[in-house]
Amino acid sequence: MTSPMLCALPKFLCQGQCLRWRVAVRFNSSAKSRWLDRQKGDSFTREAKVQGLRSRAAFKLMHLDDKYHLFRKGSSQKVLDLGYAPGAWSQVALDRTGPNGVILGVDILPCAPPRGVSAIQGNILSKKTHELIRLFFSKHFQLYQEDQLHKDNGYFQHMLEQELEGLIPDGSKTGLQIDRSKVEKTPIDVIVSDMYEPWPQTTGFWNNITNSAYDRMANTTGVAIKDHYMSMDLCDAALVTAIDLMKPGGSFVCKLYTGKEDKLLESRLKKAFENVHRFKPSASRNESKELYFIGLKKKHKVDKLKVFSE
Ligand SMILES: C[S@@+](CC[C@H](N)C(=O)[O-])C[C@H]1O[C@@H](n2cnc3c(N)ncnc32)[C@H](O)[C@@H]1O
Repeated sequence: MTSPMLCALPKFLCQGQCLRWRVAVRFNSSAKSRWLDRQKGDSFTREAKVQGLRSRAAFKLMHLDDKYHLFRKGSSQKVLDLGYAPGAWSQVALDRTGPNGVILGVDILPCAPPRGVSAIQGNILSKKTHELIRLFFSKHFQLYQEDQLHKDNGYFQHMLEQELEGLIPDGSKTGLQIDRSKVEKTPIDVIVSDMYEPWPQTTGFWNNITNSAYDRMANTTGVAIKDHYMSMDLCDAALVTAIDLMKPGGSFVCKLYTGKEDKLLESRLKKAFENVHRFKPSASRNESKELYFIGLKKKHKVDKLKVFSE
């Protein structure tokens, strides 16, 4: 492990900006070692290892599915896993819809998805990400392949969000040949969102970029009110995705750190789904404020403005 002694400057001069100091601080943090100790003694963590699952979070989705029957084995359900990295929920979705299910993970951090799962690195708050999800499920392009769309447009990476809005209908701006009538507006059957803090990257990964996503993310702070409001934003983003991209009748799960606005989220969900439930799976630690909201049977006509106006 890098030692603070390697830094040429005293800490008060480099003001903690020096990478070496930051490395030392990150890896020596007592919070991290507490996290590692807790993981070692945890039966779900051990079981996840035995079953080849990427994290203990898998058991939370299993419990949710056992209770609310989100997935149908052998169906061709299209499942969107928001905040999929490192990929345990996607593994469960794949297993429980297999062999015909189609699973797409979206995460703001780069991460190789589990075998059989496709993935997009993107921010769910961006319209570009929504459009890519829609195109993927409409089979308009294959991720990871050298398709024409990618060659010509780099998956829209160079475009502004406003440009994207005008892009799809006629393709005139860029010459994109997308037949809008073949793009399903609401292709998805199930959306699950476990979005919040990135998983602690302990092995096989070295994040050595100046503008580190990890530092900019909504990491759990331990300050309940902050975690609550930040997770509320991500739940709203997941709900907007469900309203815009999910089939009527579809199912939805999102994680919230509980607090003052639980009821507000619940009332929004009730405007979009026939049945709404709260559930804390047994794999969710007692001391954690996390709670899952489940929306079943998406309503036929959902007016986004009405959902978000009180
Ligand atoms: C707790 S982890 C998810 C664990 C995952 N369910 C599993 O089973 O492996 C939360 C993830 O949400 C992602 N995330 C947070 N904000 C996001 C955003 N705005 N768009 C996409 N992903 C986001 C983080 O990068 C992180 O990987």
